[in-house]
Amino acid sequence: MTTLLDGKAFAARLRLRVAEAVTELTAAGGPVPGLAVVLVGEDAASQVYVRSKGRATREAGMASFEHRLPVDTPQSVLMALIARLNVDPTVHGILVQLPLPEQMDTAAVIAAIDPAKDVDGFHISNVGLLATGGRAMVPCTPLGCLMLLRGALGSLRGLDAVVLGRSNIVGKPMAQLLLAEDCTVTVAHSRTRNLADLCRRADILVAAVGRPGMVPGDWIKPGATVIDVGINRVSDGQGGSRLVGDVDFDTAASVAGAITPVPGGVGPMTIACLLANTVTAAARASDLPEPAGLGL
Ligand SMILES: Nc1nc2c(c(=O)[nH]1)N[C@@H](CN(C=O)c1ccc(C(=O)N[C@@H](CCC(=O)O)C(=O)O)cc1)CN2
Ligand SMILES: [Mg+2]
Repeated sequence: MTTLLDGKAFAARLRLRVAEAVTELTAAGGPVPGLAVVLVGEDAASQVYVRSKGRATREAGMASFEHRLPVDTPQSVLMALIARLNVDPTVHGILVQLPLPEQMDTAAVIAAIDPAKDVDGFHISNVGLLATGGRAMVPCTPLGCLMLLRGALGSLRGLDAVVLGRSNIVGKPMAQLLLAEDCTVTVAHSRTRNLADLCRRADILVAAVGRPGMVPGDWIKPGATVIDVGINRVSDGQGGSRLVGDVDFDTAASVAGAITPVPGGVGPMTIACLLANTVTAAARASDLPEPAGLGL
């Protein structure tokens, strides 16, 4: 029997916990957590994500600040906005929606965010803290994947994990998180040899390559836990489109012990973890204890 890892339901529970934590924090004399989301340009998917983030933030009882800038905004204007948000005491989390337009130097923009407000966990200070076991802001998508894995498996100790993909946003931080759980971690990518054989040895397979249906069922060890981070829009063959993951769900579901669907798997966890990170950032900013149940 394969277990479907229902990220949508898990995320709904986490969002309830976030709302409770907001109440606890304010009752303890802390601030109402505030999240500023910056969107540059009009990418259709990014607009949907930014709207969802704003709605979810408000539903959790937090303050949402949305900043929309035109696609041709000079980088200096974005930097000036970030500088203002960095010193705004009502803003505890800052998120710049990615991808940014071409004229922007993404690394420089991320580096301009105060690491304490970097609720995406992309700033090199947080990357370094995560790698060295410090008190990092943990990137939302890998954090959500880890929560789903812990929910499915309990302890991950000693398990063989393969992370497919080496992005700064998902693959690399995912590998760090799994290492910290005492997994034996392999990071595979487009140049990896014998990918199928490698994947077949994995007790945990995290696919984050952005290639629709790339992982077929016969790459999966029977009983393995499969986390599909891919969100790929493909033609539905009838003039419309549908979302699929990096894993070929139909063939994988009969082999895996547990698997996330797309949609409704990792995606909703990303936004729930963003809310959780924002509460954590607000608690840290006011030197109050971090509410339990929001992070690692
Ligand atoms: N600054 C950031 N930019 C981006 C991030 C990020 O974490 N920080 N991640 C992605 C996009 N993303 C959030 O920003 C995101 C993607 C997908 C989902 C989600 O819930 N997906 C649904 C399906 C939604 C649909 O129908 O299109 C699902 O998988 O069920 C949430 C957030 C890139 N940019
Ligand atoms: Mg690659």
